[in-house]
Order: sequence, then C-alpha cells, then structure tokens
Amino acid sequence: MTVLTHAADQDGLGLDGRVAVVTGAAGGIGAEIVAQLVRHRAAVALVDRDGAALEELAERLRKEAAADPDAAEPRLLAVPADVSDGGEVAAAVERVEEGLGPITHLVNAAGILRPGPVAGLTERDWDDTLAVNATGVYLMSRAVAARMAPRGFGAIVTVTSNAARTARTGMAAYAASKAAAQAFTKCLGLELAGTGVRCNVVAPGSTDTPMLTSLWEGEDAGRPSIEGAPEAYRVGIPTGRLARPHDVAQAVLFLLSERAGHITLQDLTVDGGATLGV
Ligand SMILES: NC(=O)C1=CN([C@@H]2O[C@H](COP(=O)(O)OP(=O)(O)OC[C@H]3O[C@@H](n4cnc5c(N)ncnc54)[C@H](O)[C@@H]3O)[C@@H](O)[C@H]2O)C=CC1
Ligand SMILES: O=C(O)c1cccc(O)c1O
Repeated sequence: MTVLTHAADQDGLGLDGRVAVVTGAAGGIGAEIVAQLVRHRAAVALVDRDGAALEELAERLRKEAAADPDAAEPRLLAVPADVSDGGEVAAAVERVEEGLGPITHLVNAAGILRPGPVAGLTERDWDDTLAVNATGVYLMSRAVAARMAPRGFGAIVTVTSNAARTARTGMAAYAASKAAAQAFTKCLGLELAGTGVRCNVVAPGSTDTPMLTSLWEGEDAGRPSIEGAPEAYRVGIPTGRLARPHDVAQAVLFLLSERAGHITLQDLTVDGGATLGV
C-alpha cells in the first residue's frame, strides 16, 4: 500500500508526505505542532472548534511558506469540529481522508481548563472538562485508529499534562480528565501494538500559552487568578522557565516520527524537571 512506503525520508523523521490530524490546532501548543509538521512537509488537517482561528492559522502558514524560497507550499485543511461530539468527529475524519488522503498521524491537543477548588466545582464544569479532555481523546483516537490499524501504520500522540500525576490545587477535574486520557492512550497503544500503530503521551508542565496566561490575567470572570504569576510559577520549575510551545511540539514530533519507530505506550514529561525535581 503506497501509504506505507511513499514518504521521502530527507530528515530522518519520515513525516514528509504523511497526513497528520492535529486537534486543538488553533491553540498555543496545537498551532506550533502544526507549524513543525508543515516544516517537515506533512499534510496537516487542522481540527478545532474555533473555525475562524483555524482559517487565520492556515493563512499565516501559507504566507510564511510563500516568503521562504526553501519551503514547499503547505498542504493544509481546516476542519472545524468539536472533539467531544462523536458525529462531528466521524464527519471530520471522513473529510480529512477525502481532502488529504489516508491519515497516518494524530495529535490529540484540544483541551480545556476550568480551574477552581472542588467545593465550587459544578457538575457542568466536571462534565465539560471530561467531555473534551477525555471523551474527545477517546472519540478521535478510536475513529482514526480504525483506519490506521488495517493499513498497518500510524502514530498517535496525546497531549496530557503533568497535572495527571501530580496533585494540583484547583485542578481536580482537569487532572482527572488528563489521567483518563493518559490511561486510555496507553491501553489503546497496547491493543494496537501488533498492528504497526504506535500510541504515546506527552505530558507538558506550565507552558506559555493562552490556557496558562488567562489564569494569571483572571480573564475568566469569577475564576481565581494566580498571585505573583508568572514569577510564582517559575519557582517550582528546576530549569527556571516555563515550557514554550516549541519545547512541547519538539517532543510530540519526535514521538510521531520514525525516530521513535519502536517506541509505544510511553509517557514523556516536558516540564523542566518540575514533576521529579525537588
Ligand atoms: N498551557 C499549559 O500550561 C499546558 C497545556 N496542556 C495541554 O496542552 C493542550 C493544548 O493547550 P494550550 O495550547 O496550552 O491551550 P489553548 O487554550 O491555547 O488551546 C486549546 C485549543 O483547544 C481547542 N478546543 C477546546 N475545546 C475543544 C473541543 N471541544 N473541540 C475542538 N477543539 C477544542 C480550543 O479552541 C483551543 O484552540 C491542552 O490539551 C492542554 O490541556 C498541558 C499542560 C500544560
Ligand atoms: O502546570 C501548569 O501550570 C498547568 C497549567 C495549565 C494547564 C496544565 O496542564 C498545567 O500543567
């Protein structure tokens, strides 16, 4: 089958000519993953519930490529969809394969965070958080894996959080949803291990994106903001800085790539040592 053999391997990553789906593509981390995939000449389907932001991102990447004499014209497809809706996920996957060809790579990066202590955590916040961060990963991975497995090739990376394994104040629903996504991705990886489809997890720590900075700015009315941030955050990070979307995307690209060809069921933390350093 051509999908298994046609990718040129100019840089050892084996992403050239592949077809990747990135959820949460309009977000800080998702957009950087898309940009790096484009740089490695993968065709990319941009999935997010914010359709306008997807169009803007696609336009920006096309302009950047046009201004770079060494860059090929990017193959991009904006596919607005809510990952927590099974019907929308099925339709999105169908659209991607019609528009770009057989999906070979999936990154689950869509996510929401509704911070606050459990005492004030509403059922709505709990349900919404689990719906996007856990059910969304299950729905998208199941739909894509059903296509990858019979073709005998594929790689899935789910972006969780170091909050999945470290108790964090004000993050109970979020941490639970990320722990669920992490366990699900590894179990799926085990089921698929004999098919040539690899499934891994990247768990970032505090990363400089709107999800984090909106906490500090107290943008969500009525939600707690963090006093003294971002300085307060740096204190707990041995490397002395927040992760950048670039740091997280590098780890994701590695696990998607042929350099990680025998790596599956792994869980890579990208948090400057925050989880393990004392
Ligand atoms: N920023 C941080 O400090 C950290 C972020 N993460 C995780 O990284 C991933 C990316 O987060 P960021 O880029 O920082 O956040 P972000 O808020 O910039 O991006 C998240 C994106 O997901 C999209 N999204 C939300 N719900 C969706 C749904 N139901 N369907 C489709 N798209 C949806 C949003 O529209 C947004 O574009 C998330 O899963 C997040 O939980 C993990 C650890 C740390
Ligand atoms: O570590 C964090 O600060 C953090 C913030 C927002 C979202 C996360 O997943 C985090 O791990």
